Amino acid sequence: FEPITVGIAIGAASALTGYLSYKDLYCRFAECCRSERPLNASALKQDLEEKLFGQHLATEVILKALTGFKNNKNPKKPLTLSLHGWAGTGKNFVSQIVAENLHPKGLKSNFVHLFVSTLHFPHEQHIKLYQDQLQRWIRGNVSACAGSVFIFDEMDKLHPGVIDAIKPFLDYYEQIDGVSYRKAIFIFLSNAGGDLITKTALDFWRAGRKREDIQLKDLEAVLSVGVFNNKHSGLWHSGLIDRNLIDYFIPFLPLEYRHVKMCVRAEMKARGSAIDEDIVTQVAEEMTFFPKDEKIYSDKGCKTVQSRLDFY
Ligand SMILES: Nc1ncnc2c1ncn2[C@@H]1O[C@H](COP(=O)(O)OP(=O)(O)OP(=O)(O)O)[C@@H](O)[C@H]1O
Repeated sequence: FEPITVGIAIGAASALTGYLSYKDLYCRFAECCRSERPLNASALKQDLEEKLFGQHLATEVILKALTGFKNNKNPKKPLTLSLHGWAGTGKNFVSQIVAENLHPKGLKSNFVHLFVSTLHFPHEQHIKLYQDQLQRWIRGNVSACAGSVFIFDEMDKLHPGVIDAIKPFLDYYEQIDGVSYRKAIFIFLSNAGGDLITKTALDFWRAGRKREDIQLKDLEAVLSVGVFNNKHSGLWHSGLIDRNLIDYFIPFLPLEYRHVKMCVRAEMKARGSAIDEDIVTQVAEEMTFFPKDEKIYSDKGCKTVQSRLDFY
């Protein structure tokens, strides 16, 4: 090698390392988007397995969906997940885990956006305004960070007109007005289909079969009748389903007494207190369970565990 070439190579390398370390340093203090950063699939798996109780199907599908999407350098459309299930079964909780694994600041990240239908889009007469605002918001944020995450809670209460406003972004377009939405992630949460998921879980229980033996295919047919063909479920009206814009339907099973106990223990641990099994039992027993005769599933899932624990 001649000295000049080597010199240029070293110069280029140091300039590059200088740039990289400057960027690293910058990102240590300010939040950087880093859409290209690979997903740490084992960290996500560990988070889901350790923190999310009683949801073997959701754990499996979410892991598969996210690793597949993030490993794909050239996705043809944004990833759209639709989470269904009874109240307090972990839909918001899982969205938070997913958000944290994509952007370390989780729900506090500038690249993660949570919308709650009854809070952000409450008035039917303002639909036009919501549509414009939402489209501008999504466009602005995806332009700033291709890997932005948008979470829509209470999807079953969202006016179909508002869903219509996001529909173009979920489709297979390469670009819309110069912006590509293909690396973004949309997560929809709803209670639609919760009763049918519960019914399937109950049928398994009554037949003496294990909850963990419930497979996705056992629920797909049920969900397709209950959610896809149910004209009151919001999702149907929106045409999101007929146009195949939802990549994964993710069922959340109703939580049992033992899962509620696990939630109490997790909450005690999070508060830094020692785990007192007497209190765990007392809190779990204060919850109400259904159906009336068998009393298997908590009607609020783990939702009120935190506030109940405050009494002890
Ligand atoms: N499966 C679960 N595993 C561990 N913790 C859970 C689970 N489900 C619920 N929790 C706990 O209960 C809290 C409330 O649950 P979450 O908000 O996720 O319910 P949800 O399914 O979104 O309910 P809703 O449909 O009413 O919005 C969570 O913050 C979490 O602490």
